[in-house]
Amino acid sequence: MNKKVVGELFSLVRCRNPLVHHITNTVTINDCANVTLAIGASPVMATSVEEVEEMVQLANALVLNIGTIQAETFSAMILAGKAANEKGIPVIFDPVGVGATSYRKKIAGELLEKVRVTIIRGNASEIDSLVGGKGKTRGVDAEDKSFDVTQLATKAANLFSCVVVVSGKVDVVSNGKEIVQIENGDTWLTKVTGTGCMTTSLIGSFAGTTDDYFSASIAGMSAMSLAGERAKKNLSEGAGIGQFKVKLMDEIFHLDEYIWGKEVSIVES
Ligand SMILES: Nc1ncnc2c1ncn2[C@@H]1O[C@H](COP(=O)(O)OP(=O)(O)O)[C@@H](O)[C@H]1O
Ligand SMILES: Cc1ncsc1CCOP(=O)(O)O
Ligand SMILES: [Mg+2]
Repeated sequence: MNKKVVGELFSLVRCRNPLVHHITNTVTINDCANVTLAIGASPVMATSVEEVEEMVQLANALVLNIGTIQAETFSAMILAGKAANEKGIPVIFDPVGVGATSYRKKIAGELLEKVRVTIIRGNASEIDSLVGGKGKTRGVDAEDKSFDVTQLATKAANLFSCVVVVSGKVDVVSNGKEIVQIENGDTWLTKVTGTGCMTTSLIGSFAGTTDDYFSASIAGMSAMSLAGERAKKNLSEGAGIGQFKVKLMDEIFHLDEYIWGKEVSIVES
């Protein structure tokens, strides 16, 4: 990892303003659109089978998130994913709650078979489920905290030939050879729904900026964890989770190469 290259992506994303096409869930869709704007990219949420292939032609990255997946939306994901592969733009996959039901497991497997995915971002339970582990989730949240996350990320990266990001107390990014661990974060990030989905949107924003997808993944993942840490530190006394969420968005909006370079805590192995 080249820290300077990753840091420079914070200016580059605002300069290039990539269009990030999302096919995502109905719970966090608005937050994903706003976080994409906050980091300097542009979101478009288009889910209809009639238009997704055309929309991909305008996009610089495609984010696929199965949080509230339905059959029709899944068909749109496959059409959009194939169009993105043909166009050569990155596909970023968020397998929300994949271990929770057999339907989610089935469609996630089918998506990974039919679409060449560039980056996968999930919590440890979700990534474990994708690689065939028991991957227990409670709804959409990680349940078992006892994973060897670096091994898991590398196994998944090799299995799917892509960059894998496993978020958690410590976030891990692996391309199968290199691994980085991001130590920033705050437990309050787990008390706001959508911080995982928004992380995937941030990764999509950076992946639409550069074809160095390992660096893009590190930038997106660390942006959320560092912004969460700063939001918690800078909250006024007595503030709760509502103000934290607003502050989180502000911190992402204000994050730049200088703050990131000074405060990000990354360990390479
Ligand atoms: N125990 C924790 N301590 C600090 N930060 C955490 C913890 N668990 C998750 N996070 C952070 O919360 C954000 C969302 O990650 P996560 O909760 O794993 O995603 P998801 O919402 O998809 O399950 C990330 O920035 C991650 O680093
Ligand atoms: C609660 C919930 N249920 C279906 S999708 C969703 C949002 C999940 O968001 P995240 O994984 O970022 O917490
Ligand atoms: Mg999630």
